[in-house]
Amino acid sequence: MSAAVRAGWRIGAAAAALRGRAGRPLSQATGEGGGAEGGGGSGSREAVERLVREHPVVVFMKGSPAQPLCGFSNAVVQILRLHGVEDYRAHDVLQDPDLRQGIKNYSNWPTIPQVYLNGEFVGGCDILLQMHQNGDLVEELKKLGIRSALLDAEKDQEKK
Ligand SMILES: N[C@@H](CCC(=O)N[C@@H](CS)C(=O)NCC(=O)O)C(=O)O
Ligand code: FES
Repeated sequence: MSAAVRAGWRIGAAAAALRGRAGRPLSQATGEGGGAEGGGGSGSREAVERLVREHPVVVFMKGSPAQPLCGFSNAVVQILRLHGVEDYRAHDVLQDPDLRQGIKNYSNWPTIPQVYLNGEFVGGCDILLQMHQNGDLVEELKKLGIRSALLDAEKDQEKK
């Protein structure tokens, strides 16, 4: 196990705190969220909840994994790629203004990208980068039954 992964164990509590920061959704109280609420539209709490539960890894971003249209969204795609995570659900908020607002209401987080693991909001690109650096991402992926490709890369290094 690498130092980074070991460190991840120690800093596990930090990631939990970061996740805690996401809190619960703003709830139905955000009724007037720029037309993104109510009526079962794509930005409604119910619609967003369905989306985040649709796949173990769900990303709300600008553009697509094949063609990110913002550096922050691109960073998330690249970090996931480093870990060999290519199988995830991505939603392009530039295609859907209601979803763009609705996801912010849902997570109580003001920016895109947003990453959800097992239906739980994890963070944006800064948090994902931090979790990548401190080993927490490897651990969180493990909980989803996903083995990070970085662990195998590490093993190859050890053999050399
Ligand atoms: N520090 C943020 C960077 C993301 C960010 O600042 N996103 C901005 C510019 S792409 C945003 O979503 N603004 C609101 C919007 O475009 O709806 C993170 O960690 O994810
Ligand atoms: S679209 Fe301008 S910073 Fe993301």
